[in-house]
Amino acid sequence: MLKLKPSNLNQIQKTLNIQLAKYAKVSSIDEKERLAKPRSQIKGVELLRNPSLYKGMAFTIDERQLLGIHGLLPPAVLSQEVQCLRIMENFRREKDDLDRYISLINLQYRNEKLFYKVLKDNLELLMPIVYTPTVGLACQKYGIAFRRSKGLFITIHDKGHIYDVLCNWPETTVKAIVVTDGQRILGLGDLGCYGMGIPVGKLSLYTALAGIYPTHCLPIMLDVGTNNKELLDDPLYIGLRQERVGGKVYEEFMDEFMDAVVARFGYNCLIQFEDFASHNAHKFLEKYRNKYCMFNDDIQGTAAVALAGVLTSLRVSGIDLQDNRILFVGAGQAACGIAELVALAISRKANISIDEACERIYMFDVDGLLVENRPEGQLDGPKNKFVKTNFTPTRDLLNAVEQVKPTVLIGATGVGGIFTESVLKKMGELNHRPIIFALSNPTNKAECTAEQAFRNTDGRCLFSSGSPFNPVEYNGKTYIPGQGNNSYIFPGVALATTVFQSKHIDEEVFLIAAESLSEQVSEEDLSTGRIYPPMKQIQDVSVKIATEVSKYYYSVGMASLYPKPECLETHIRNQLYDTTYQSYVPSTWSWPEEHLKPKNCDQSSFYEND
Ligand SMILES: O=C([O-])CC(=O)C(=O)O
Ligand SMILES: [Mg+2]
Repeated sequence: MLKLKPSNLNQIQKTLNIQLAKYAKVSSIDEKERLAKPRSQIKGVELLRNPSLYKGMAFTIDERQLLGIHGLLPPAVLSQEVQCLRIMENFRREKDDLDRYISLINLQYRNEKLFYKVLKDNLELLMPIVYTPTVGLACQKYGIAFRRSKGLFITIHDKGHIYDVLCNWPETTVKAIVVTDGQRILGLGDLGCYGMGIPVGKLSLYTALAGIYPTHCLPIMLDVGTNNKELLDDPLYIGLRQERVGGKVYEEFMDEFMDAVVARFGYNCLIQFEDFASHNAHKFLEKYRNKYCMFNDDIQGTAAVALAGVLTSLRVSGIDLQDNRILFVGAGQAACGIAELVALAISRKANISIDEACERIYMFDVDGLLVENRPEGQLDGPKNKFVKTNFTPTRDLLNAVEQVKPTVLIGATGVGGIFTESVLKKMGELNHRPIIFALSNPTNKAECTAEQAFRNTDGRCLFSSGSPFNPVEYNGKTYIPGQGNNSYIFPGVALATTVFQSKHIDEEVFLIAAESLSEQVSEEDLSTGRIYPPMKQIQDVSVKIATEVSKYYYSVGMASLYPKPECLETHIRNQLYDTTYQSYVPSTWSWPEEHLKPKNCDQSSFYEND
């Protein structure tokens, strides 16, 4: 067994600190010091329980001895590559997607670097498990899937003390929060505290797709109760057993939460709102967007990914953006968010007013086509910009399609199958290259499947969906459906915002992100029917989006990182989380003995002379 020379201990401890600081690979000196000290003191069993430091059987024998874990692991030392093989082998043996989700989440709790390496190396296979659609199933079954707490749970009963709860989070540097109150989880409705799977899943993508450090990310569930009766009766339910608190108390709670985040983590801490009910999502976005560093992913992230899909599809259909008629089915947060961003893009491109741009956009909601003279209350909120005259009121989607003659049909309803065969065929009759997006999640809430879209339009449509669909074979050709999911957008926006410390995120950011995403679709991608870059390129896509967004941040004075790095893209790439294990053994460990002693000096005589 190797023995530590006491005389070298200080030197080793110092070197270890430096090594760990490098391993943390963060930019500011304070940050390095902060991370290095406590982490270098973590040893023994505590180290084995720390997911951001744990390496499992990849700890070398030197590390095991130095860190007091020798004997606590089987004797063999495995490489990270072999560990990845084992994880994937086990993954394939799991019997269903929920079990696959649980096994990956367990790995995340145990060994973060290995989790992110496996995820990054197998994105196409694993994204649908840790994220949409399986994360939806996991949220529904969260009581069963729950193993260990991850993130913070703040309840309405913590009102008045939210700052104190935030102080219980062990990391002081938090750069990004994803928060939900669980009221509209994907298209699945109110899942209360079970909705925690969403912030956890979104933040996993912050790291896997945009290289943001896991320790800088904090998932938060704001538990204000649930109106889901089934959950209230579920013995495994993990949240408060009470009805949702709304009104003034809820709003005060939200205001306190926003201020407490700033007080605890600073103005630069990004807060991503996720899966709030539509009315609250809009309300909080309007209320907080100019005051805090925040955005709403369901409104703005989804808008940017859909706009990117439209811009790319128009390269194929050949119709200028302003010459399209765009019909939205659904008038909730996603539909209104997309419609508003598309209107902004039209007004910029065609040099017309936003009102004129809105004339090209139509909406069909639960009460039918948005036309004047609908009963009071049916035209309230952001959708009222899109109300039309000169159309016959109808609650029949086919009839609405016949009247509007859309070139683009976008579904964000949460109503699976609403794009019926006749609706899809009509789109095929009206257009040479119909653009059809079925954005609702998870898969069974999609307005139509990829197969239905391609078959009913003779393979001519440009299709995308929020949840992934497999390639479709039709008439001897393979069509690759695009996944118009906000995961193409939010990681890159978050990366730029956290690296360059913007205090706000405005609408322009999402326009830039959409354009950048669309530009990254190659002609070769288009020839296979793709309107988004392949999933396996998504990390690079995020970095490119972040680069474009950061140029904007500097151009309008929103960035706080000065001096401005010479090359923004290089600076971003230098910040990214590295999933390979780093050695915990200081490099002095392998120094030849003679390098540790003064040259030509007999130590015994040295002491005698002293
Ligand atoms: O989570 C997703 O896949 C997309 C999204 O934000 C939603 O559907 O709410
Ligand atoms: Mg969402």
